[in-house]
Amino acid sequence: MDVSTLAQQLCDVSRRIYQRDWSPATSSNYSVRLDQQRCLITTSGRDKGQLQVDQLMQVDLHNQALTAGKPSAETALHTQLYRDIDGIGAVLHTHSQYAVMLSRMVGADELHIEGWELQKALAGQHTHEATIHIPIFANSQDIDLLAQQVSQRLDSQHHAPCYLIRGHGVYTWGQDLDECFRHLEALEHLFRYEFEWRRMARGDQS
Ligand SMILES: CSC[C@@H](O)[C@@H](O)C(=O)COP(=O)(O)O
Ligand SMILES: [Zn+2]
Repeated sequence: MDVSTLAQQLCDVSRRIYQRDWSPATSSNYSVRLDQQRCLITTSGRDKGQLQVDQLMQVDLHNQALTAGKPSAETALHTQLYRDIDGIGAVLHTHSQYAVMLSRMVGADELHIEGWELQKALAGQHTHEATIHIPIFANSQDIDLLAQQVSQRLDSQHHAPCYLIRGHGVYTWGQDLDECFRHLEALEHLFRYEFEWRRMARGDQS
């Protein structure tokens, strides 16, 4: 697919995500892989409800700008995933309310999800009986360090195609933009189920 078609698709997905209220107040960043060396990524500080193709730019997978613009402050979290995981074609990061709240509700450094049929919307999942392991990282303004931590942890264990950053949001990826959006949508629902379920289990009705 050519760059301009991919750029338009990314802007269309951005609007869908914004309309769901998962990317408020210029938060979030999105990218698609162009080839083994390059990706197309959102420039920093954009209103994701009105994203335009000229608000995207190309970077190489070592974070060097290839076209004009100020890349997302979290570019290194995208390029790390493209470098480390062959075959992924898109990365979406959002600040949805349930991702953010659940990440602070869980004290452990991993969220375990099981028993939900919608888990099967995640690539490679075939039964609600499986346990999905989702790493949770401490938030940091040192994005290079965070990218290193993600790389080490995703390398050492088999995980779902996503992770949470505590109090910050979710990163998810897929083989293409459609699969990545499906993951994001499923995760949003799974996070909501888990948040409400855990709150009810604690007897906290407030
Ligand atoms: C507006 S607060 C969110 C940002 O600090 C950041 O976490 C984010 O997701 C967007 O950063 P950006 O540089 O626009 O890609
Ligand atoms: Zn963010």
